[in-house]
Amino acid sequence: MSLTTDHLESVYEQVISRNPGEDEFHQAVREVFDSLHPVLADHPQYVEASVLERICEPERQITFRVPWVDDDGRVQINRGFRVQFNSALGPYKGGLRFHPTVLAGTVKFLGFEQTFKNALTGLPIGGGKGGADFDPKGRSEAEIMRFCQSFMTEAYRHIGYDLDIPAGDIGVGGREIGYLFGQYKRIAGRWESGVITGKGITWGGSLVRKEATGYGTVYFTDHMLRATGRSFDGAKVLVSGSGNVAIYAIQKIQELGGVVLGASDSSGSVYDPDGIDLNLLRRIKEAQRGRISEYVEKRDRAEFLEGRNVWAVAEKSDVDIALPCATQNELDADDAAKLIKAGVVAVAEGANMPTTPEGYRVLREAEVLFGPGKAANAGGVATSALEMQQNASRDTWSFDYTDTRLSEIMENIHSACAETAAEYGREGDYVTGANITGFLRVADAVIAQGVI
Ligand SMILES: NC(=O)C1=CN([C@@H]2O[C@H](COP(=O)(O)OP(=O)(O)OC[C@H]3O[C@@H](n4cnc5c(N)ncnc54)[C@H](O)[C@@H]3O)[C@@H](O)[C@H]2O)C=CC1
Ligand SMILES: O=C(O)CCC(=O)C(=O)O
Repeated sequence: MSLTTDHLESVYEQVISRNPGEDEFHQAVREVFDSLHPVLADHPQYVEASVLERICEPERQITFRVPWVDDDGRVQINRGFRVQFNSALGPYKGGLRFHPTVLAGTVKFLGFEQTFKNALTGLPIGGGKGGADFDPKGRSEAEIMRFCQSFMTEAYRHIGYDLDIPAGDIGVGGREIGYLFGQYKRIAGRWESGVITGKGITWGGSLVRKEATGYGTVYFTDHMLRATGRSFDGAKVLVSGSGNVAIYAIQKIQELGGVVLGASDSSGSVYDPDGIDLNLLRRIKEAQRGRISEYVEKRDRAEFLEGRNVWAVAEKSDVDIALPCATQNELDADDAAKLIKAGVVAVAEGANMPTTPEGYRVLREAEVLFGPGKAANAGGVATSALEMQQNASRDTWSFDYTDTRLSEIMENIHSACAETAAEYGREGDYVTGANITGFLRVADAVIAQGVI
């Protein structure tokens, strides 16, 4: 083994022993390390300055009790988290996830990914992430509000517009951001709009933030397609999920002439050979917070695939493009094989780490274009940073101006990843390009700021 490989493996072993049982965090670190061999071989200063060790250890991890009273008057206790991973490039920035599966390791993997994603945006934001093991499903409005207020009552003391700026993620959308911001304002006793992003448009939010992750993923994918002489026009597309990222990815794909044949939620998937009716899907998922099975009741030829993920649609139809936009590890080797058999040419991750390492290997071997989440879904956090810019200048930008900024940022991320990949002899390998570009930006700032 070379010295570089020895170093990467020994730091990786350290990550595993220091963070036992946190498999998703190990997976996220492994994926970045697998790209770094040539960089460390060329630049021994990163090894000498222990940069790998430093970027794998969060600067601060906060775990706290979230007590609240349910509608039956019973006391409920959840666990809240905020991981302030890396502030080399700016204040910690990243979403909050409310989902029953959230553990310390979940938030840690997301914070690690966020650090490099935020670096790729080229904007001055460090990496952080948070959340709670709270299940919003089946909870009343009043319960959601009480939970958010209790969460913020502790989170309040750890965040700030120059310190750490949360936003949404799974289970945290506009409604929850409203309750969280309201409680922050009440405790602080002042209006500090830059403390959280994803706010409502009339109270400090940015146009396009709601659409940004989905739109950005499609902009990134469109650049990958165009680089190989393809486009969305007429393409058959599968999108997993039916939440914030999925809905606006579908909207943009349809605007670009693509036909979305399937979407999903945690209960199953729908296959609509006539193309997803987005108004209907939004009515069910956004307005009524219903289950995706209701979709097929209103569409003649649509089928509900109970308990199956959306990649099962590839058993019924050709597929050109797949965008996993739901959750981590939702596209494995079998799913990848199914997509390849159906003719897939591009996969881009709207979600964070939705492809398993084996799934990625199968896609790579078949030379499927692959946009990793930290590049492809960076449009959400980038537009959060644009929201912070508007808050700082007490300004509001138009939809078109903000969307143009988003689209330029996604174009820059695409070209930075493509150029870095080519520079390291890996043309078209966006995983290597994203990991190396993000790493170099963070690593140089870490070294410049000394041992802190
Ligand atoms: N909201 C944002 O701005 C950003 C979100 N992301 C990532 O995108 C993904 C989706 O997030 P959002 O759309 O914001 O959340 P959301 O809460 O609006 O929607 C999540 C969707 O995923 C589905 N889902 C969750 N677990 C599932 C499972 N096990 N199987 C099938 N479907 C499942 C849900 O039913 C829902 O449709 C997450 O990985 C998140 O970390 C990434 C960048 C920014
Ligand atoms: O907008 C943000 O600050 C964070 C978005 C997010 O959580 C993500 O990029 O995964």
